[in-house]
Amino acid sequence: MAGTRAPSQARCRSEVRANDPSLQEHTPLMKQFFAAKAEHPDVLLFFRMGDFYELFYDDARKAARLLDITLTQRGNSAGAPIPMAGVPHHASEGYLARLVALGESVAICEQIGDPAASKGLVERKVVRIVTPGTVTDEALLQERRDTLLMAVARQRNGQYGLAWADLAGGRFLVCECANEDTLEAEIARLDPAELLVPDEDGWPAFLFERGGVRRRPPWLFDAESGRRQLLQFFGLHDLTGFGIDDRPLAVAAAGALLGYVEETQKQRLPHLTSISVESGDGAIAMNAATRRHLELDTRVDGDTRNTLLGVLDSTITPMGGRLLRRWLHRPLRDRAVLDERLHAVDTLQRSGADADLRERFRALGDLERVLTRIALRSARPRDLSTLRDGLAMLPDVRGILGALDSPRLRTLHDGLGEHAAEARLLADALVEQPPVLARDGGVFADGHDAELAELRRLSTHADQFLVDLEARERETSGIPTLKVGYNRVHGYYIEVSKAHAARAPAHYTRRQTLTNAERYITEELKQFEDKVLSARERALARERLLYEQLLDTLGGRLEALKHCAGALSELDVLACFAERAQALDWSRPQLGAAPGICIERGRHPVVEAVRREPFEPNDLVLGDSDTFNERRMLVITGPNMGGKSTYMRQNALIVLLAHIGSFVPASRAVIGPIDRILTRIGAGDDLAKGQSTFMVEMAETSYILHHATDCSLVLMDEIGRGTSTYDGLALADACARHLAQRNRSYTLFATHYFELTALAQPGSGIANVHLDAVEHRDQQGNEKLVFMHAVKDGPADRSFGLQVAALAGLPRQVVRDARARLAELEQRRHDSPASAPLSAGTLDSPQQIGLFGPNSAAVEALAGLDPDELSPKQALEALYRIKALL
Ligand SMILES: Nc1ncnc2c1ncn2[C@@H]1O[C@H](COP(=O)(O)OP(=O)(O)OP(=O)(O)O)[C@@H](O)[C@H]1O
Repeated sequence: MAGTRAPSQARCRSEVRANDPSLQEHTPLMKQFFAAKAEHPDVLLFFRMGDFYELFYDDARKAARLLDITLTQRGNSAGAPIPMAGVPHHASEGYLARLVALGESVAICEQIGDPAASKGLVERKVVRIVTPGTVTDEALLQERRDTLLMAVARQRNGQYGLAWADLAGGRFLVCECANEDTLEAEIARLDPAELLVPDEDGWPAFLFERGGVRRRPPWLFDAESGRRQLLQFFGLHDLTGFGIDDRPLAVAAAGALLGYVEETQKQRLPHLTSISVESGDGAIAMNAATRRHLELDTRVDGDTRNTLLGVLDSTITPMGGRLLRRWLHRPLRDRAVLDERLHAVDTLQRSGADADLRERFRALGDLERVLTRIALRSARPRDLSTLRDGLAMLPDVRGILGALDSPRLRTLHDGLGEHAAEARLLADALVEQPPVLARDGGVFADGHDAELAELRRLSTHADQFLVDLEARERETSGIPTLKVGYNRVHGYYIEVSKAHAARAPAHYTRRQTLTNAERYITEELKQFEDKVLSARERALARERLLYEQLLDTLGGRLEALKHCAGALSELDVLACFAERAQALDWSRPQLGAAPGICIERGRHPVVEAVRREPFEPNDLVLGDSDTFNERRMLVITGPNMGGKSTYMRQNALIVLLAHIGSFVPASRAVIGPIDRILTRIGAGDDLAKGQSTFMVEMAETSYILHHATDCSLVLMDEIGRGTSTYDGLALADACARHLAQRNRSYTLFATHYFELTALAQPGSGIANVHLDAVEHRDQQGNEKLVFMHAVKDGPADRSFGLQVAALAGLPRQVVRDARARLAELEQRRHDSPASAPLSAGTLDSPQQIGLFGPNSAAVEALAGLDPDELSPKQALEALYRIKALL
């Protein structure tokens, strides 16, 4: 799309040149098209012609392909047929939605002049450009997901400034990223629909792996002009109030973003009233891999069902749903905020007020986006009735909150405001069920405006007036066949048959003579005609004016109404948390000041939700002090399918849920300060990136080793599996040691390398836990494997690899052969332990002699030394010798 520099236009122009270098030979209409296209070369041009938007040349070919519409030809211009495709104006929204979803942008070129009034060609102008990141129309947006436009500025020292806007929600934010890793994590978190970058070389590859990148001239990302642009946009003298004065990179990105918004929207954006700074320190950091592995809102296979958000989101309103998604992707570190949220959820749940609120919210709708459309003056009548119904419900919501004792709920109560005047205005103004479009009238209630009522009375009572007039004229003229009629050319008339024409009163003026009748007009009928014929148009015009006035009035209260919508969104999320806690039997976590994590009877929220059988709860204790058993790393062993991954992830999800202010699936959870959640789970080849499974595994591991701190929660699932056994084991061992001794993170380390269980030495901070399975024969004599799913102290003693393979349906013969081979390997190891080759099958026993066993040459050499006998030089030489043996 955009980022790839306009091949479409390049071809379109060359096509013109090939056909007619002078351009002068084109028809006037096509000249008009080329002029508009020249200004918008990078995007599809919807060129309004009557009831259609037409596309020409390469735009037509592309649209025909993307939208599956017919590619036709439109006469000739400059001696060649013009390829053309079109979409009906009234159905254009659906086509635009599809194009935008495909990452395309569309310039809308409208007829500006009145085709009836203009002589020759009607004037046309591009009125706005619809782009994936700037859409605000309801039909082009996803209900429960923010649509973000983002701009990135950078400095030579590797720092980045980020600005992003949610135009449909009226949010504008910035942050700065110290390095490329943070930039990648932020882009993964925010997932913008459109990303503006300076058109330069040297951008990290991950930027272009996602769609929606648009290159812009580098000079647009200048801090000083960005500053000027922001000052002008917000009508300010300095930016101190926004806290971005000393953040030139963020300002540069914000300026570039604003420039693009103004260029594409071509209108004022009064709903963007401020910029907020989001600081990285305020949130628990999660990189792109962690978000993917934890399947927060999308599964690794791209499915959005059976994810944490899927289980958690019972919000009623779309704006609540969007806020929850935002919270989930940005767990907070500020415990004061989290405690307030948890207290609010507790209060709602205990009092049962969550159900009352949720009942009210069913009538609420998407106030946040409605307010944006009011600000942009694109609100439809139903938007206004949504606002009316929402405001009408406020007293109830305030009443429910007023009775509750919770600091956050009190703040939200105050944030709601009353808005009684607006509520009354809308209740008086609108009919109960307004029409879809304002254009057709019928939006305003009868009692709202006297002039409108009179105009409506005129048009609706016209029929009766005519019936009365006819009767009256028949009587006074004595002509029984006289009738009153109407036609489009002559308007209203009194028709008298030829036979009675002589008796027509003198004040009748002849209008038209037919074969059998004469048609007349009278002064009274003429006046009526003037009044009635225009009454409908005037009523419509009056409604348009009233509509504009209503939007003006509401536009003036936008800030307070936005606050109200924000408070309602948050209440929706908190009530959702309360409902989920009740429905799923979750409990309130304690966010302690002491380092450590203690979870009792924790469950995996998604696995529990999808499993028919009961979920086996498990505990977790990690931390330095006695309370936490002085352990920072658990080496988790156990059979395939035993539940190792589930256990690791459930603990990460519980920690994450606690940090968005939700209750958690555990009977008790005490969680000390956490700065990051980092995961290395499973692996798939990233063929798109040209990376093998092992390369991805190592890249992710490397990220963790570089970033994990003693406040980080780290999940490592079967690291080293992607390479040969010795290499894998050696790497897994070294990483585990590094994490335990250097990073000192809270680490869950699942492995099939039993050698690693030897790491759990007293004082090492490392402990073993395992999951188990038991074999038994069922009544038919078939062997069965039952997974216990309970996490127990100590290392596992078997892996059950072959049994799990049999369960998975591996051909019996293969399983039999594998068993025979395993027996052979075990026999060989038994006969000659030191030389036994290390293989996956022989790694089953914790007692086996491994790579780091006591027989290693290095240990032997070490054992032969007497440190008291060595000079410092000899000691150093010995150290070099031993190191060479490793
Ligand atoms: N605590 C539990 N209670 C009930 N069922 C569980 C539990 N833990 C896991 N399971 C079930 O067992 C299945 C396998 O779990 P999981 O993938 O965590 O095993 P694993 O030990 O990581 O396996 P592998 O080593 O093959 O990757 C899960 O899909 C889930 O259905």
